[in-house]
Amino acid sequence: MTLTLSYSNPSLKGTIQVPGDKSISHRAIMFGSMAAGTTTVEGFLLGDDCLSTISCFRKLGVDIELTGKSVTIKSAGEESWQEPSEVLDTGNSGTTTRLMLGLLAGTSFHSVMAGDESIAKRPMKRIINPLREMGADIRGRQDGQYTPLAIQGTKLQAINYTLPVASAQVKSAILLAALKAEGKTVITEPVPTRDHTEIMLEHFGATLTKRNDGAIELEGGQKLKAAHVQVPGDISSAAFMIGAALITEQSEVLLTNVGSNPTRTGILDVIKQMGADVDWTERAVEGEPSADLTIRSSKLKGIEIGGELIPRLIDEIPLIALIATQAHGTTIIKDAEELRVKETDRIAAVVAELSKMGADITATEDGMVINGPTALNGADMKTYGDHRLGMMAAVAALAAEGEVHIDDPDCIAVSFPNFVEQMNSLIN
Ligand SMILES: O=C(O)C1=C[C@@H](OP(=O)(O)O)[C@@H](O)[C@H](O)C1
Ligand SMILES: C=C(OP(=O)(O)O)C(=O)O
Repeated sequence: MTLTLSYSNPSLKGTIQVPGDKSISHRAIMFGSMAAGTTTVEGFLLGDDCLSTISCFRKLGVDIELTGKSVTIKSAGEESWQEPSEVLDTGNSGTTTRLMLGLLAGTSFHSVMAGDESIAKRPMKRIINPLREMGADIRGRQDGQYTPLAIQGTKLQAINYTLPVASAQVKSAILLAALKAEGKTVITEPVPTRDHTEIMLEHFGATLTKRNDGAIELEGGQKLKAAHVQVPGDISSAAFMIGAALITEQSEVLLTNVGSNPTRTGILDVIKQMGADVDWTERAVEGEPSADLTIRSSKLKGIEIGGELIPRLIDEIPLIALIATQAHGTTIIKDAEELRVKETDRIAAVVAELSKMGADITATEDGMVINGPTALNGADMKTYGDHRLGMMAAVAALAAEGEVHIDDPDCIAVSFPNFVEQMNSLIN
């Protein structure tokens, strides 16, 4: 069903608690399923991707109860997982598919994983290559590049591995496999990526070492202990509210309890550099840090974004491209070729869709170049089934003259159920 949005000089005011962090919510289910005992999770993201993770672990026989945003996971430990009689359906979720490969590779049973059309196009060799080096037996189309994937669990050995791409999903899959492998695994990243897996490993009682050269060492054979996980709001979801406040007139929005792990806060560095009016107050919490953020309408300027910053804001680039259309000067986004293998080719899709609205935006091999400010007009926007494209189009509608039609708004529920309702609730 198409969603039509049309606004006339909207102004956003109020307070929002954005939904729980997607990366941390996935990991809480995985770790709680691995650990013996009862794990409790608060602030869980009820997005479609995280619900896919729950459904996969239920098929492995784990007892998972969901009450509102609270989850209780009762597990007798990984050894109690059962061979699933059905295909494990990972839906639209790259994180579920890739991290579960690391977990399933070291079991004693056979399993099959498959997701939706988008997952079927996303590269899996980056995970399967290191897992095969550890001894994993995984088959799939094109030698394991694409789902469906069949995994025959087996004993694994530790590896010493340098990641060819900056990817927290690859790092995490290896770390999860390494927990069960024989020996000490050493992982080196080309550029630091989100470290939620490392934080949660320690939270569930495992020991790992971060060496001075940045490499991570993990000794195999460690058992996890059940724990309580408090999930902060997702900064990747908050980004769309941040963008909405920035590009509208006379707006002031308070976003409470937003995850502020420094491996994820690249969006804040970017908007500050663009000239955004933003206040940030850290809250005292254990485990993953969080903060309250006040964001006001701002006159923005174009900047250059690349290098080590990219993994710290990779999922925020569609939104950054949109705000750059309203900034004075040129914004250059580079070193972001990973965008081509997300839920859709996010370089091609962002450029095609914002161009329809009148933006001055050009694709490059590894990013895009945007000249601003440009007036945006209404248009028929395609999401390509990609939640971040859907939210980008909805925020763009705030700045557009005329009606914006979004072809598949339901995909937004992958990471931010009720996003449009929440955004509209801020409009006076
Ligand atoms: O580990 C994670 O939870 C994620 C890592 C990132 O992917 P890559 O590891 O492919 O960069 C990110 O884009 C994705 O939304 C979530
Ligand atoms: C890329 C994303 O997620 P995943 O890789 O888990 O599908 C995303 O949420 O933008």
